[in-house]
Parts: sequence; structure tokens; C-alpha cells
Amino acid sequence: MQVLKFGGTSVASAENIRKSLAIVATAAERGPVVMVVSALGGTTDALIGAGRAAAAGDAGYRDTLLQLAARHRTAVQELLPATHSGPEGQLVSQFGEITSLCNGIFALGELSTRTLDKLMSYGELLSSHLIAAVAKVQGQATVWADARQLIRTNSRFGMAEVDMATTQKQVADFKTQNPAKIWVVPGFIAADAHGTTTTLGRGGSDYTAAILAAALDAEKLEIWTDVSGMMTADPRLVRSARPIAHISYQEAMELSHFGAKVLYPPTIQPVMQRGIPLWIKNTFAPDEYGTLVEVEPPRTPAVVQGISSIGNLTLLNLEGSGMVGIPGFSKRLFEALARERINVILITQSSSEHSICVGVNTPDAAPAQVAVDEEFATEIAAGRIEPLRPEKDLAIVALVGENMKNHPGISGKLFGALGQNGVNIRAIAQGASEKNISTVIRAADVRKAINVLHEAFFEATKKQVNLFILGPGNVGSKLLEQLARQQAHLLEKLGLQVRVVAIANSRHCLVDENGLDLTAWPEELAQAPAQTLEEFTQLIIARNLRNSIFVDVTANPAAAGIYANLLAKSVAIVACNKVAASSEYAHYARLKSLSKEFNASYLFETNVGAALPIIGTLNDLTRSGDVVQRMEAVLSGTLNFVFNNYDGTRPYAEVVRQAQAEGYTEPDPRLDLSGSDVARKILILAREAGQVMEMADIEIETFLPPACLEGDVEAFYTQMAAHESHFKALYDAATAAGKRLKFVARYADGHAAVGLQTVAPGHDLYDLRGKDNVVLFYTDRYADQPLVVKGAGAGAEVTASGVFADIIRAARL
Ligand SMILES: NC(=O)C1=CN([C@@H]2O[C@H](COP(=O)(O)OP(=O)(O)OC[C@H]3O[C@@H](n4cnc5c(N)ncnc54)[C@H](O)[C@@H]3O)[C@@H](O)[C@H]2O)C=CC1
Ligand SMILES: N[C@@H](CC=O)C(=O)O
Repeated sequence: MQVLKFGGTSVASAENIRKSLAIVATAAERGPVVMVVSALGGTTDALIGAGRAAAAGDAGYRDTLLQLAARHRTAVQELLPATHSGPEGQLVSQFGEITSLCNGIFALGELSTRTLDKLMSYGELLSSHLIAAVAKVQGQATVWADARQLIRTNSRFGMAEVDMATTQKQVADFKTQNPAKIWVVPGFIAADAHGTTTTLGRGGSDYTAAILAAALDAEKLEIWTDVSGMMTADPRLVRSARPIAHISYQEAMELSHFGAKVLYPPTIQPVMQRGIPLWIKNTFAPDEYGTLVEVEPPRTPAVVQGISSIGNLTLLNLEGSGMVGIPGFSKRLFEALARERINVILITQSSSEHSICVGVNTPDAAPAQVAVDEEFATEIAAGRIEPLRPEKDLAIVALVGENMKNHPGISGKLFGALGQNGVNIRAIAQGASEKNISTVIRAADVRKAINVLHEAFFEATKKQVNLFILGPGNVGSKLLEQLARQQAHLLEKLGLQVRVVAIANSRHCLVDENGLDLTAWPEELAQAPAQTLEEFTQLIIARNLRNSIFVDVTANPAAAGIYANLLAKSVAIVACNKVAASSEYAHYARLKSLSKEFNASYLFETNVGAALPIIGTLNDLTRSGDVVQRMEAVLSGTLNFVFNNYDGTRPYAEVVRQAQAEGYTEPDPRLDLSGSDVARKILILAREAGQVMEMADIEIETFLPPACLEGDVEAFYTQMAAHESHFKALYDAATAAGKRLKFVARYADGHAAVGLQTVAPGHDLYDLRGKDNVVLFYTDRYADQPLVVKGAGAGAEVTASGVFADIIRAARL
């Protein structure tokens, strides 16, 4: 025999019932079929709601029942010809019984578990009678089989336990007396020794099917549902989750216990005992393979089969020095919990024996606390142990797979992936069978954690990266253009799915968690809602997306002020904004240490020389043990451009304006002309070389007449124009000596200075074209001939490409 079970969605409407019956008809061509059915989707909840309302004295239960009756009537009318009045009459009589039952509950103001079982049983009774009638009309040799006469349980209403021996006999008797090809059986319900209706727990229709399959020693059990099998993770949380084709009973049991709701956990035991294959199939896509649960699934290279989670968990910590080395504490703890019928989901104990930690469903936490504190009242009073400490809002995320056994590195990878994303693990449990590694984490981190783990274990070729971009000005908009152009390349060549989740300027913020359209953002941003920087920070933290990177393409000090907060949440920072790296040393050092502590990159290569590999080269030198003795550099693209293009034929101010128009200057060009920007850069280099230095330690010799730095940017240009003769004199003097003007930064022996110099032909800095930068590193290894990095040192396009490169570095960590 074959047992096929159809869940609530598979029988939720006339159309779905037809689909389910078509599947049964095909199966019946191969041999007899037991069709176990759930109630029409949503019916059980409606019945419970009606019962509870009636018990609470709320007459609204009558409306619920009327709606339920109407829904069933519609199904009958759609499925059966008008001439076939039997089922409709039966419906009337069944709803009469339901109404009487609810009226009784209303009158008594009480709903016992026994009455609730009776009330809930009508859901499956209604659906199974209807479906049996339709099958008969379709010409199938069908019999309706009352599960209450087949499955015997004890009288634990709500979650009755099955008496398998009696059940087996009753099923065998029924089979002898009913040779029909198709049995239609209501799932979920059974009866105790007195014939009183019981239920097998929510989801119990799966269990009914498994019990019948075992009792009949069926050739297979098929669970027909609305998804194509067990998935590698909950598809509502992980978009790239995929069905698992083959899985062992043990693995299926682990996964179903841990939230893979496609299968009611007790279902596996009866079929596993007899080695009956269990298929999970999709009623709405019957040709899809689904999941086959069997004794020995074909071996796959997959070490981890699935990732599952259970929410609503509370950890209870029993802790105290009085526990160490004294036998019996755990026994008393578990007995106290068992007395209250509290199910323990997870247990961990450290080898110091100083604490035992158990995980329970959150609704059980309060009674558990009372029970345990009572049990240990004497020890608590004596200060030998602490009162029980519940910790709420937690969840379990577990890796499941038989191949994890003896496979080193799985837990390392698990912890690494979670740690890199700032997911703190509160407790861990792994049985010696190594089929399941469970971690307890904050409920708020579940989505991120499952995605991170899914990526680590199932998507070796793809990593999703989520960008939050602040300040799409010159550099930022070029960056967005480059990202848009390279998205396909990144996915194909580097396996990086780079999504821009948010773009904000100082007024608006545009967000799409699925990734913004990078061609339409300028118009959309202008229409987007207003948002403050604080709100933007909270948005990044609250979204809690894996592999999040904050990209700061502003020049704003307040923006630099949010890095610490974000790093502490394991959000990586990529900045071309130089404010943070050139702020007080203590702050710079704190950001570096947060970056290490929380495994989040803090990258700012573009702070010096735009996209030139200057900081990276310096880091490579120092990390490999080299020591920087001195540095000599031209670090201002703007000033190099200005002095390369000024010869007195055009006003100096006009050349500066051109540098600004071409995107080389800071948003405030006075920073470039005053030498401050170069001072920030040599400060950053000195710090990266290992020197503890402040901005005040840098000697800045400005060549600007003081009047140029008074007032705003327009006044600055006006004053430069007014002091044209000053700039001309500087130029003429240099030219007369056969030299060129270069604004040079120097560092040696812990001292740094910046200022204008004239350099002669042959000097390393003499031939520096356009807006180029150059750095000469003199180190222990490069003592005579410096290591030189040279090239374009300013401009939106190159800077954006440097930011892009930092994003890729952060993403690939
Ligand atoms: N232009 C270049 O060659 C290089 C620039 N950089 C750095 O790149 C950064 C950006 O430069 P540009 O793009 O030229 O400047 P920009 O002025 O064109 O763009 C900055 C953007 O940031 C926005 N912004 C300012 N404060 C904000 C806030 N609180 N919240 C949100 N958005 C805010 C502005 O509205 C503007 O859209 C600067 O820090 C600069 O030092 C670094 C290396 C080279
Ligand atoms: N304004 C800077 C550009 C980036 O740092 C410069 O001119 O060098």
C-alpha cells in the first residue's frame, strides 16, 4: 500500500482538492492508496478561535462558524453535482454538532483540552468526508475510514500518545473488511480506549500518515505539501535556499525538529523503524523531485545538509560555586522541569561544572523559573547557587548533516562566518553524533546568521555584499556608475553579488533591501524621504544585513563620527573621507582596534593619493618587518595641477578654479591651497608607518597670503585674484632658478612638515605631471633607492576606483 498525505493548503479549495485527487488517482493506478487529509487550510485555527471566543463569553464565535460553514458549502457545491445532495446534508448536520458544542462551551464558559480536541476534530472530519464523496463521484472505489477507529491513543488530550500495537491490529482488521482501492482518512485525530476523540498535536496529520504507513508496512509514504521538499534553509529567510533531494531519516529528523516546518517531527520515527521511504512532494508542482528521506541516501559531497532555526527561545542559567563537584544538581534541575512538563530544547554545561544552561520555549520560562528556584531554595538562600537567570529573545540556529561527523573545520567555519558578521553566540550544543551543531544567538540576528551560513556552506561561489553609500557627490556618483557597470563582472569573476541597499545625501535617503536600481538613483533619491545621519546609522544597524559595508564618500566630520558605532556592529567601513583617519590619534587607534575586535574592515586607501596603492604598500612594508626611515612626497593633486599649469599667462585663481571644476580639490578648496589636506595625508602615512602623531605635530608652511584664508570660498577666490602678484613672484623666482614649484610633504624621525619647495631638474619630484602624486619611501630595505609609488593622485573617476577596490577588499575578507 501507499500512504499519501495532503496538507491544509493542498485541500484548501475545490481546485486544490481536484489536484490532490488527481495525484491520488495516478498513484492508485499502481496500487491501493491511503489518502490522509488535513482540514481545509485555516479551519483548525478558526475552530480553535471559535472555541476560545465561546469560552470567553464572546458570541462572535457564531459568525466564525457561519463563515466556516459557508466556505465548506462552497467547496461542496464546486466539487459535487447538484444532484448529489448527501454531502451537503452531512455538512449541515456536522455544523449543527459544532454549533451545539460551541454553545455548550459558551454556556459553561470553559474549554477543556478534551472538548478542544473534539472541536478541532471536525476540521479533518469535514474535509475527509467531502473528499471521499468527490473521489466516489469520480468513479474511484473509495471508502471513508474513521481515524478514530484506526488509531488508538492514551487520553492525553491535545498531544495524545499512540498505542501502536492496538493501532496495528485495528488497521489490519479494517483492511480485511475494506478491500476498496482508496481509503480517505482524516488526519490529526484518533481516539482513546473509551472511544473519546483525541488529537496528535498540531501538524499531526503527517503523523497519522506515518502511523498508518507503519501499521500497513506501506511501500512508501508521501507527504504532499506546498513546497518542493525540505529546503537547505527556510526559504522565507534565505532566497537562495534550495530543495534537498536526498536525506537520511536522522538528518530529516534533526531538520524537522529545528524548524523545517515542512514535516511534523514525530512523523519520521514510525517510518524510520520500518525503513519505509518518505517522499516530500509539492501538490502544485508534482513533477518536481521533492525530497526523498530514506535509510541510505546516495552520498553527496555536501557535509552540511541544511540549516534550521527555532525562535522564541529562552536560556535558563543555573549557576553557582556550590554546584562544582557535587552530584545530583542536573538531576534535580531536570526533574523540576519535568514536573512542570517543560520541554528542554537544548542543554550545555561547561566542564568547570559551575553552570548548567538549558534552552526552553519562552512561554515555559516563567513556570520553569518558579519550579527551579523552589527546587533549589535552600542552596539559593545559602548563597551556594544563584536564582535562575532567564535570558529571552534568543533563537537556535543549527547546522545539520551526517557527513559533519569526523569532518574537521565545520565548527570553525561556522564560528568564523558568524563572528565576521558580528553575530554573538550565547551558547553552543553539539552531540557526540555530530549530526547537529546548534548555536544560540539573538533572535534579531537569525535572518543574518542563516544567510551567512547558507552562503558559507551552500554557495561557495557567491557572496552577497550590502553597501550603504553616504554622499553621492563627485566621487560617490562615479562610484555608483562603476558599480553599475561592473555588477555582472563581480558576480561572474569574483562571486560577489554587490548590492547597493541605501544611498543618502545630506537631505534624502533611498533604500531598497533587494538592491537599488543603479541607473535610476539620482531621480529617485531626489524624491526619497528625508533622513538624518543618526537615522541612517540606525537603518544600517537595524537592517542587520550580512556583509554590510558603509561607504563614506563625503568630506563630513559628522559622517566620520559614526564609524565606531558601525564597526562595533561588525559593519565594515570604506572611506575616502579623511576626517577620521586624521582625527585625534586616540580616535584613529580606537577605530583600528574596533575593526580588529569586531572583524570588520576599516579601509581608507584613497585618503592618500586617491587610488594609488600608497597605504597598501606602506602596510605591506611594515607588516613584513620593514621600518620606514623617511618619506618624501607630493600628495596634493590640486597643487601639483595648479603649479604645473600656472605660468602667469592666466590668473592663479582661475587655474585653481579649473582644478576645482575638474574634481581635484576638496569640496572646500581652501583645504588644498592652505596645505591642510597634504598635512592630513602625511599624518595618516606617519600613523600607518607606526608613529603616534597628532595634526598639531605637523609643521605647515603655507604659501598663501593670510587674507586668502579669511572669509568664505568666494572671498578666498577674490583674495587670490587680488594677490596675483604674489603667486606670479613665486613662479618667476622658481623659473629664473631653472626650478619648479612643488608642494612637498616630508617625514623623518617622527617629524613631519609640509610646504612649498623649488625643485631642480633631476630631482625625484621634478618631473611630476598634471595632477600626479608621488611618494618616496626610504626604509631599512629601501635605504639608498626609495620605493616609489607614482601616478594620478586626484579626480573623481580614479578616486571612485580606489573606493571600489577597498569595497572589494572588505567584501573578500
Ligand atoms: N576628489 C578627489 O580627487 C578625491 C577626493 N577624496 C575625498 O572624497 C570625498 C568626497 O569628495 P567629492 O566627491 O569631491 O565631494 P562632493 O562635495 O562632490 O561630494 C560629497 C557629497 O557628500 C554629501 N554630504 C556632505 N555631508 C553629508 C552628510 N552629513 N550626510 C550625507 N551626505 C553628505 C554632499 O551633499 C555631497 O553630495 C572627500 O572627503 C574627499 O577628500 C579623496 C581622494 C581624492
Ligand atoms: N583634494 C585632493 C584630492 C584627494 O585627496 C588633492 O587635490 O590631492
